[in-house]
Amino acid sequence: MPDSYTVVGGGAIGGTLAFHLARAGHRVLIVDADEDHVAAIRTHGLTSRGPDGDSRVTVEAVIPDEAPSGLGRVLLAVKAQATEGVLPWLKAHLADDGFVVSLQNGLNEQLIASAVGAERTVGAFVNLFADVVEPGVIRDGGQGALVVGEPDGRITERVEAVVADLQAWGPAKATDNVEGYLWSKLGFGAMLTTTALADAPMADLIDRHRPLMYAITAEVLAVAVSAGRRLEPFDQFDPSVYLPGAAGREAATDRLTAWLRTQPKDRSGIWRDIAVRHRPVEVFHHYGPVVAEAAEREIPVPLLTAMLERLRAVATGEAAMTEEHLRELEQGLA
Ligand SMILES: NC(=O)C1=CN([C@@H]2O[C@H](COP(=O)(O)OP(=O)(O)OC[C@H]3O[C@@H](n4cnc5c(N)ncnc54)[C@H](OP(=O)(O)O)[C@@H]3O)[C@@H](O)[C@H]2O)C=CC1
Ligand SMILES: CC(C)(CO)C(=O)C(=O)O
Repeated sequence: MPDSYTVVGGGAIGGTLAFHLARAGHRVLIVDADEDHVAAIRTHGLTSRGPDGDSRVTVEAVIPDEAPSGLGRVLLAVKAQATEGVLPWLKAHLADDGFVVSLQNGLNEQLIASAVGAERTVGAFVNLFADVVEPGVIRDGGQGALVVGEPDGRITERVEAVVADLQAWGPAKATDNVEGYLWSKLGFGAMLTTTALADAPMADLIDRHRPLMYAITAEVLAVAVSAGRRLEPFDQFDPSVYLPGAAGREAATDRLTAWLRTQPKDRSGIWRDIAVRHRPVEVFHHYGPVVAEAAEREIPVPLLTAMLERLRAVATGEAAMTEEHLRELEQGLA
């Protein structure tokens, strides 16, 4: 009998995974705060829009107030700024032997564990390029890295079971180092976040501002390795070459931007939240813990801090979205 899943946050990532799990025969319940999205899924099914057209599956969908309790396997895919708000709901609805898999950017696992317990918290790293394009419709992000692991590194039966089920989507795998993936994504994500200061494709901006991208990524990764974390490569991002003083960045960045150009979306989710969806961006929740750890360890992160300040101004409309930000940040390079 296929396992049942509850997907909390059935947007780009949650919706993509819900679609594939449901299509493979799993019973899937989507719990989403967006009433229009829930209504569209109930009426028309959940639609995945790919290069070959639309495919639909029937999936149950409810808003949080309508959800049953006693939930077993929960895939959590809300934006990082919504994690804290969803925790009381999760605590009230999760079964004693249930667990939550965080399919989010940033470092959410500790926060989740503080509410539901470490024994009911599983980590994951996801690097797909999906989008909600209209209520009930997810633009398929194609293949990318998707890795699941216990925060303490054990490869448990539940991790193996979730990975096996997520292979209905694509090449999901288990890891003993989910933290290493999440910190690598914070390094790569620092480049992507910087590109959200301007309205141009991520790959073009990375190519045009390589020294800035290298410097910001190196700041983040310096914090990661200072605590002895083992960084993991994924897709075409090799964190080892972006560490301070490392060699090989140019060739690695050629590969990275070439790969980015193959992706279905050319701008980041952060750019989209600001420019298209006009809603808060989650990056301050991603990099708050990085900046705090940098301060604790006395590791300078001036470019990361300056970039985030500019992004806050762009996100609130106090500053324009323009490539000028990247040029001005470059003036701060040694
Ligand atoms: N999109 C992508 O390609 C990638 C995303 N990620 C990460 O995946 C995570 C999810 O992002 P993404 O799928 O893009 O986000 P989306 O905004 O597309 O989907 C999140 C959904 O969660 C809903 N939501 C918010 N609060 C709650 C709540 N309390 N209970 C239930 N549902 C809620 C949102 O509704 P509402 O809009 O009303 O708030 C929204 O429909 C993020 O951490 C992101 O960084 C990682 C890699 C790639
Ligand atoms: C760019 C992308 C899809 C990479 O995973 C991402 O994380 C985002 O949209 O915020």
